[in-house]
Amino acid sequence: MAQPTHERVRRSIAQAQTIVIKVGSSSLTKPSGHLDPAKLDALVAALACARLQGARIVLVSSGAIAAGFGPLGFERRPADIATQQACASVGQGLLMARYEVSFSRFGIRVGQILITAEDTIRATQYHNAQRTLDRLLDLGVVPVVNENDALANNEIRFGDNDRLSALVANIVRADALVLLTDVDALYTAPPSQPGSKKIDFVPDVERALNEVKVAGSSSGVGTGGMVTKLEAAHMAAVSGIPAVLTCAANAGPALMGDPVGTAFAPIKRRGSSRRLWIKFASHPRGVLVVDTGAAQAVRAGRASLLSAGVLEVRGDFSAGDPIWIDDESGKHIAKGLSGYDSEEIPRMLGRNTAQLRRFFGDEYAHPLVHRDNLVLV
Ligand SMILES: Nc1ncnc2c1ncn2[C@@H]1O[C@H](COP(=O)(O)OP(=O)(O)O)[C@@H](O)[C@H]1O
Ligand SMILES: N[C@@H](CCC(=O)OP(=O)(O)O)C(=O)O
Repeated sequence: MAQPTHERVRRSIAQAQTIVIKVGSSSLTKPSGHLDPAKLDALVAALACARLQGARIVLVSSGAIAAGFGPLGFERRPADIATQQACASVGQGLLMARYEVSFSRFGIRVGQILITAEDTIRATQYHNAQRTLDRLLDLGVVPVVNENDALANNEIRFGDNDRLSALVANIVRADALVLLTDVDALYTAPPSQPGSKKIDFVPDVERALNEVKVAGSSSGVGTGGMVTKLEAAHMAAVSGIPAVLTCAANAGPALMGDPVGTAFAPIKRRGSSRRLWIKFASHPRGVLVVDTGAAQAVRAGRASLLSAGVLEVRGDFSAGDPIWIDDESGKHIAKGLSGYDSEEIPRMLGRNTAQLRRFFGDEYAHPLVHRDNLVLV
């Protein structure tokens, strides 16, 4: 794919039909842990303008924890998971109530979608999420998406919404991803560092990942900082989706394709979001160590991992969990979703498919990791 110019990327954002907009906690809340209605209303006005001009808008909104800790009497964002989840449960309701009122000023309905990382990988949940989002968009509704913080399993939760927004962009086959935060653009280093320079256009986000110095959040209410935003822009780029990163106050100009913030060019054609999740967002729970032949087959691409080529299993995981595939020297070759529970695997090792069927039955005659659930790293 020829690399698009800065101008072309801005134009494709201006012409986007389906747009996913992600807004961070600091752009919606006060440091005291309460919603900031003025900020929220200003954002909604910009989104409503695009919606009323015919765009299909999905809003991925953080802020549940940051809007919930103040009303619950905490002075700062709590650090422990259970209290964060309680804050999210309170804050999410307050957030939606405000979005409902704010969008209704423009006659626009909102619908809440709370999603977990698992919903983006399990086929039935993925299709359910896709069908509901598509239908909401057909009905002119603005879906407001957040991670299901109150119930999310800590082992595999996103934590930030940046990477989730890139997966949602994939699910709704978006034409553009807009990441709104508390800084006006990506800088060559954290803006607090003297000498850091603003970047207007990133033609190749994979190169930028190596060259730009990024840090985590410093706002006290946000989570991922610039690290997860660059990952989201990367995920969008490899899905063929252009992205723009800027501050929430620039939402309107960004949607119109004005040269605000930082634009990221797409670098590939669209891929599957399950594979995207495995590659970028999953946290492996174990390891399968493979022999030289299996390592070669996996590295060559499009091969499933068969038990015949696996030497050892490490860790405690269930079928469907993400795992590393390592070569004998301990180097990670790929990430994948295991087809079996870790405790079932030792007796399968080194056996070919015919042996597995004969000794253990048809349900064991499958790859340990199917090629559709495997990505090279
Ligand atoms: N290279 C960089 N360029 C711009 N911002 C950066 C960079 N590295 C770190 N940051 C920080 O990332 C912060 C935004 O992330 P975060 O606080 O998680 O926002 P949000 O809540 O909107 O997701 C900025 O306030 C900034 O201080
Ligand atoms: N789902 C969480 C997101 C947490 C968070 O801080 O995200 P972000 O502000 O996007 O870095 C919430 O709504 O509080």
